[in-house]
Amino acid sequence: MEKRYVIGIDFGTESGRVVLVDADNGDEIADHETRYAHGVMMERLPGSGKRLEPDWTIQHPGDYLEVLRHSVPQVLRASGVGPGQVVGIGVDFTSCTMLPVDERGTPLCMQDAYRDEPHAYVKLWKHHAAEEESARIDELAAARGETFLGRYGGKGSSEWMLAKIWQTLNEAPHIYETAHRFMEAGDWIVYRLTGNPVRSGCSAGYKAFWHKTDGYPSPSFLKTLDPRLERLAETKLSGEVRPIGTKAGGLTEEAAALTGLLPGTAVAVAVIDAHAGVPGSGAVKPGQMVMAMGTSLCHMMLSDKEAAVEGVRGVVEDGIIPGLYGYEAGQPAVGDLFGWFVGHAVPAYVQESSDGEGISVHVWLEREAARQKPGGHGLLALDWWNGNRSVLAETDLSGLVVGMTLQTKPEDIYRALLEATAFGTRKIIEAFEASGVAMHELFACGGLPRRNRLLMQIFADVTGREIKVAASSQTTALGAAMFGAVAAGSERGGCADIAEAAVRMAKVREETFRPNPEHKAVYDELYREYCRLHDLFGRGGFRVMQELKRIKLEQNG
Ligand SMILES: Nc1ncnc2c1ncn2[C@@H]1O[C@H](COP(=O)(O)OP(=O)(O)O)[C@@H](O)[C@H]1O
Ligand SMILES: O=C(CO)[C@@H](O)[C@@H](O)COP(=O)(O)O
Repeated sequence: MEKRYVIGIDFGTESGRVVLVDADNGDEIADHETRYAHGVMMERLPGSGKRLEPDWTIQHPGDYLEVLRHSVPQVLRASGVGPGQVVGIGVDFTSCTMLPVDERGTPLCMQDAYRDEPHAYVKLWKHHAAEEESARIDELAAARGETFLGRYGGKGSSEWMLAKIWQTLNEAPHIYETAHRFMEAGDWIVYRLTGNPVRSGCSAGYKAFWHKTDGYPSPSFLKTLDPRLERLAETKLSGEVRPIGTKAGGLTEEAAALTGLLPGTAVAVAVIDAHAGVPGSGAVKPGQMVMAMGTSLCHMMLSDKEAAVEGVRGVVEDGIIPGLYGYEAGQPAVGDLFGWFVGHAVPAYVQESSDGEGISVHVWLEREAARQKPGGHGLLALDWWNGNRSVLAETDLSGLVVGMTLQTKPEDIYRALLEATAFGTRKIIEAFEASGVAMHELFACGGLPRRNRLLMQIFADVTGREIKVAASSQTTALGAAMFGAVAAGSERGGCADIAEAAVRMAKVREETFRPNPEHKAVYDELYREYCRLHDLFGRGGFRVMQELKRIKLEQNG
């Protein structure tokens, strides 16, 4: 039989990556990346240059279509694989990354009348300007004893669908009215590919308070929140919510022409990027946790039981792997935090030295920091440069480094930042264990495990766990491709289910990161201090970070 292939399309924060995978064994035959031309916009609208308010983060949906237009044909060309050999396509996307569209699915920001309207654009997952709306949703849900809140550690997020939609309604009611639907960008891509406005049970479950038997929050809750929202679920959130691991439809003629694939090719229901990394790493059993380590860090935990875990960002039955409860927790700045330090806080001599050696500043700092012993720099940091997602769930928290002196060097701070992210992860693992959700096996995937060995060793030392690293450098795209194989089905050369796909297609590297007991002992001491700082600044005793933000907003008003 002719060989069969599947395609995974991974829409990350800065770029989209397409990988062409052998459906028999998961070998990655070709990949291609298209960077988003408009990138991540935090200050101005494209075109007019209109200023965005603080905490805004938007994208242009046209950039996503460019990924389909360039990267899909490119992997076919590079591999020599014929379009008829591609049996399935899977899409993963950052989430909640959402946009308003009209009745034909055209984004409002791509229409002349709305090009100058910030609310017509894609609100990226890290758009944090709906904080007030989010706080009010939490307050009302708690006051009414809404059961949905319990599945999200008692707190929603300004990153999520309802807060973002309500912000649109409050600040731009005409955009809200004009929008036929608000869609997750991953669902919108699947809609573009298949013509079906099918929603993913994964993103609806984790980011829109949707539950497989209860659906979205009730009209009565929404009406009390704001009478204008009463019919939100049946109107602007309409579209069947389907479980991941199912087929959303076949490629339309138009999408086939755009991508160079054949009409009718099976397209899977979209999946959140971090979640795609779970089967992509081979994790499909209870007790396995996968850390998707990139710009942010998402912790996905599989379990056969449902428990209330402090600060967990969601527990969804069938949300990651059908048949299991999938928990998500996370840290919203990890690679972004190291990237911030490299981009904004290193002196010229570091840049010159790394340029002189022909290596990146990250690699230079990692090498220098790796020469130190744990605790050797005398520093301790809180990793909240983009707020805290778990366990405190508060976006107004900010970063902190304690212990700096006139002797402190850039590599000391860099190492302290790496360590802070590892302490944040230990807090999350301990929250799971405190709720009886035990973790037996820890995997890592994403860009960082390949880029920074010191970071991975510190994670092993701080958590005291062995870390297995996914063999693929495109684990999320591979995971998406696996969902594409399941959508195709075994009779077409794909897979019967995601567990079979993981066994057949996922691999981990032979080398693992094991904890060094001496390092672990020092990190236990530092972690004790981290917890003290964490609670002091994060649990309400000392609200200096929130006050600083308030004053900043007033002054920049
Ligand atoms: N050597 C490095 N060490 C630590 N962080 C790095 C290094 N190189 C790049 N980064 C950070 O990694 C992040 C990109 O991670 P990656 O997994 O490739 O992307 P994404 O999260 O968008 O999928 C960026 O935030 C960047 O600052
Ligand atoms: O929030 C989630 C997953 O729930 C991610 O999509 C978001 O953190 C973006 O992740 P990356 O940019 O892939 O690090």
